[in-house]
Amino acid sequence: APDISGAPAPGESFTLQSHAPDTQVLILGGGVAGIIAARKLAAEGITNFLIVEARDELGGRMRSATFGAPKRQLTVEVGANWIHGTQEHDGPANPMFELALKHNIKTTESHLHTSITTYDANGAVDYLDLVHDAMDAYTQLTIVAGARLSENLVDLTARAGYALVGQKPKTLHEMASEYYSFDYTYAQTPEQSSFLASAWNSNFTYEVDQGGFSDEDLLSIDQRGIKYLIQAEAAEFLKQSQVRLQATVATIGYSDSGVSVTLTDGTKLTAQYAICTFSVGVLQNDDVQFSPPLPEWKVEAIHSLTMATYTKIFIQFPQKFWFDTEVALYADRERGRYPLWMSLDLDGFMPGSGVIVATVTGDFSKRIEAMTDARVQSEVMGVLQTMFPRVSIPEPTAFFFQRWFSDPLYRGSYSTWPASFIPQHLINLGASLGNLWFAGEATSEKYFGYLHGAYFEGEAAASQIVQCIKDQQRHPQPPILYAQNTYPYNL
Ligand SMILES: Cc1cc2nc3c(=O)[nH]c(=O)nc-3n(C[C@H](O)[C@H](O)[C@H](O)COP(=O)(O)OP(=O)(O)OC[C@H]3O[C@@H](n4cnc5c(N)ncnc54)[C@H](O)[C@@H]3O)c2cc1C
Repeated sequence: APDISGAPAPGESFTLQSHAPDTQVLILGGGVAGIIAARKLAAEGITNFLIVEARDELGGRMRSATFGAPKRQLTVEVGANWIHGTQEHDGPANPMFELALKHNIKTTESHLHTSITTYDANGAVDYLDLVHDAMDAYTQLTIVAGARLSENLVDLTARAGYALVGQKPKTLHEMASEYYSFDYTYAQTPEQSSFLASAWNSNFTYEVDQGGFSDEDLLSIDQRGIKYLIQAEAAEFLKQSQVRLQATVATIGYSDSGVSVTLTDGTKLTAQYAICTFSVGVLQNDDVQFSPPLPEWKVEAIHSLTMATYTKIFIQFPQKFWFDTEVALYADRERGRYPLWMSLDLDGFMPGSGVIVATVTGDFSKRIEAMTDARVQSEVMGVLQTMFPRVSIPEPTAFFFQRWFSDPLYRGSYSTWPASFIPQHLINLGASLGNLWFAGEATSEKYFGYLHGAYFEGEAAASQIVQCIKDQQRHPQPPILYAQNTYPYNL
């Protein structure tokens, strides 16, 4: 039996003892990465694993809620809702698309970039030409970024990238249009985001000639919730004894011979290997204590990435009084103030639901999470009244938004790269510490932020552990102890 420690007290160094571990592999977190890691282990005949999940169900950031007034309730997605990129002909398929087909998830084609109405402080006003210009500018951004990548030029902020392609939004309409083509995806401003990574992230998902799946977006309208897709997949191979729900990890001890975990109720679990799939936001906030403390290269990597927040505000009215397109863009005087409105009360979506969804992102999300629901509702109603000056807007019959940033199990919605996050950081973010692996959407180079990123990373971490178990030796890529610039600054 391998040497495995008992769980160390916080801050204490990890001591090894000689007794058999409780489990061969502990999978920390039951989101997409954790479930797909478990599926890979099971497929390779390794069944002595345990998924440890704090919530009372599997799915993680695939999360639905029952929303609406009594008798008008429906299932809405407070987390992931779209499958971004599906499959073109017999090209590579997005694995989440394949799971959606396999488990008969009800989806509808989403035309976010073509079905738009535009508004500003004077109500409806047509600046669709600027919206299209902003989309073209984003395409230019990705082309120039691709050229920079092949020439090995340094990363910049996406703001600098926009300047290089001659795009400098100045008017409120131009800024709202830019928000739509950039912040709405990355949940951060161009100033806060990497030029290069923002470009390749989108290309690897959508651009078929870059190995992407397709430019199609599917929106789940399944009343079992989009999470059904991953829960049904789990039900095919997972035994009850392989999952522990409502179990919150407090400490993780690691060494070259094993991993030990304590739960908040004091339970100790030991394993030969473990995969930590907690969000990078959780790791940044010290919601879990590591023993020994994380080495500097790991701390640097974790804190160099951004956990961005994307917030959907659900509002239900007695009946629809708004636009007939899929989304509306609102140009406030303050960039990012309730800019995006999505209608669910639409043919092929959830007709008759009376539901409209406002989206805010980044720092604005953090701002509203610190406010009361009543205060946010009052601001949202104010914006709606500005958009529809001639409508006597009734009181909402339901109002809800999920506070992802304040939630100690997530601390945000998904990761995005700032310009100072360099490739060495990514290697270090995913690098294992002794027998403890790290996986999740954030460790994905090509698909960070996406469901399919979490899928591929969970599968890859489990594959590496399978190799270790079968070969009785370690294979993972070692960390880079000191991340360096390509060329030193010449100060
Ligand atoms: C609002 C929002 C909208 C999104 N929209 C989309 C979209 O439309 N399309 C798309 O592709 N992606 C979208 N995403 C991103 C997508 O949801 C994620 O990339 C993906 O679900 C991440 O999976 P994961 O397994 O890496 O992490 P998670 O799903 O976060 O899994 C980690 C698990 O660990 C658990 N956990 C955390 N801390 C502890 C602890 N201490 N002890 C025990 N368990 C713990 C959590 O409860 C969670 O279940 C969205 C995310 C959000 C929040």
